[in-house]
Formats: sequence, structure tokens, C-alpha cells
Amino acid sequence: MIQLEGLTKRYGEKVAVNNLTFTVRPGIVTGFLGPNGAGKSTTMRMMLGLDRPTAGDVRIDGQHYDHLKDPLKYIGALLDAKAMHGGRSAYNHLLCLAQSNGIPKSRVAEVLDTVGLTAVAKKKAKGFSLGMGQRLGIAGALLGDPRILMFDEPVNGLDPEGIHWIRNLMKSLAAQGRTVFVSSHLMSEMALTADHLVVIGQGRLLADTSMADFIEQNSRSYVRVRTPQRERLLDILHEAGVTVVESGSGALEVDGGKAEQIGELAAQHQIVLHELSPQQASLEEAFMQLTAESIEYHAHTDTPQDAPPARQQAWGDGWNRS
Ligand SMILES: Nc1ncnc2c1ncn2[C@@H]1O[C@H](COP(=O)(O)OP(=O)(O)OP(=O)(O)O)[C@@H](O)[C@H]1O
Repeated sequence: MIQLEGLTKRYGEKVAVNNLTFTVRPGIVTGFLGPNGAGKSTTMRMMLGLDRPTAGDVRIDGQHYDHLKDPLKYIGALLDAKAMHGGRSAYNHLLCLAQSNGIPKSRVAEVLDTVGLTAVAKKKAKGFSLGMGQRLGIAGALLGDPRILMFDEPVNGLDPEGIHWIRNLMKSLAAQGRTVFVSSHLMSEMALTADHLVVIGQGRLLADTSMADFIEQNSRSYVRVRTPQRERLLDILHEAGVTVVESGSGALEVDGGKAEQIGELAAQHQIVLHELSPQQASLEEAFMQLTAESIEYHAHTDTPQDAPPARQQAWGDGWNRS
């Protein structure tokens, strides 16, 4: 378990992490989300004792990182896959880590096998591809067989096979009862991996919720309808007690409606339909809406279709329930 209490980090005037309080629990994958510059890496560095908090506290199974004896046996982390001695072989890199942390030599071959690097164990890490480097970083995190694992953007730059592998690895580690904490700026990736979500923006906590609640509250389903007899269809749907929203593009949106019911009503009244399509709002859109206010580095673009949709004021209601 990882517990944060009022965790804060200032760099001069800049408040990188602002009064964060949340708990990362065992047995599940917790996704740590936020746009670029939100403070995810700074928070993770403080969890690992690599940065000192300006205020507040973070504890690993009840203890400060600095007080852990052989910390790799408590918590394993992948922060920056490139931060290793490239001149050493994969085997020797892991052997040095094991020896300096009181971990038996036999674990080196075991973790190399787990991450699929046994065949290249004697090769120098500087010749590794990005994906092989990520696997080696993960091998280092697994070395001490820790109860807590932390991964900072582990799928960055990986091919689909690598992404699939990391996703399954995180799920299986959580299924073994471990605490798994993984940062990302991609909601779509987290939706496939995480059971719980912690979202931050400009260092502040925006949401701490189960993925199931997030999906239930944000995957609004509706039916989009286009017709040249708009007014007539509106009257008929109104009479049938169906709630309709007019979308900006001239289409009608029927919340929670069934396409069959609308199609049959239209047919009974001989109304021509040009479109009758069930829709699902994406979680990526919901995430963008939640963090829109807190994005630090906006891209300037002339393409308004890139902006998140303006409707959906209901998004965000009921969040922050852990
Ligand atoms: N050593 C530092 N000195 C000054 N400012 C810093 C330092 N480290 C981070 N920051 C600032 O703190 C904020 C949070 O940065 P951080 O790297 O933690 O965000 P992040 O959520 O991990 O972003 P990304 O997804 O881009 O990696 C940013 O505005 C960053 O510029």
C-alpha cells in the first residue's frame, strides 16, 4: 500500500504537486493519469525518496522510503528505462542491482526469463531497442520480488505486442495481490488496464475513482438521428415521452434511447431518416473534459474539431469518491 497525505512539491514559484492525498491499494492496478506536466513523475519520485516533499508525507507500507531496509524488496519501480549503465550487459546490470540490495543471484536469471530477455542477457544494454530497454527496466523492478510496483509511462514508444505484454504483466502482478501503480497520459490505455484511477491536473487531485464508476458515469450512450423532417420527428418523439437533445451539427441525439423504437416511430409516421446510429462517448473525451482546465501546454491549432466537445456538463459529477 502507498499512502499520500497532503503531499506537496514546489520548485521556486512553481507548485508541481499540490496537497495530494490518496491511497494506492494492493490487489488491483491503479492508473495515475494527468496531462503532460501534471506532476505525475514528481509524485512518483517523492514516493521513491528521490525528491523531498516541500510539505506532506508519503509512506510505503507504513514506512518512509528512506527507512526501508533493502528497498527493492518492498517496492520496484520503472521510472526512466534509459537511466542505466549502457556499457554493462543486461545480466551484469541486474547482478549489480541484486548484489547491492541483498537479493540472491538466482533471481537475475528468473527475471530475465519473465521479461523474455534470456537470449540477449550477455548483450550490452546500450544496443537494446526501446522495447528491450523497457523490459530490462521492468526486470530490475521485479528483481526483489516486491509487493509494490510502480511504472512511469511504461508503454511509451512500444509496439502493439510490447504494449499487450506490459498490460498483461501488470494485471497478473495485481492478481498476485501486489500493489501496482502505473502512470500514463492516455485514458484509452488505462481503460484497458486499470481497476482504479487517480487523475491529477496541475499537481491537484481531480478524481480518485474506480474504473467501473468512471466508465458508468462517462460512457454516455445515445442514438444520433438525422432527418429532413426534423420538426415533425421532434413532435412525435416528444409525444412518445422520448427526451431529445439537438446537437450542433443539425442531428438529434436521443439519450438512452433505443434505435429500434425511434426507427419504428419514424416508420409509423412515414418520416424519412438519413441516419439512425447508436453512439458511445469515449473515455478519452471524458478525460480531456476533466483535465481541460488544467492543461499546462496547449497546442495552438486552427482546427476546432480537435477541441473536446462542449456539451456533457454532467461529466465530473460524483467523482472523487474512492
Ligand atoms: N527539477 C525541476 N525544477 C523545476 N520544475 C520542475 C522540475 N521537475 C518538474 N518540474 C515542473 O513540475 C511540473 C510537473 O512535472 P512532472 O514531470 O512531474 O509532470 P508529469 O505529469 O510527469 O509530466 P509528463 O507527462 O510530461 O512526464 C512541470 O511543470 C515541470 O516543468
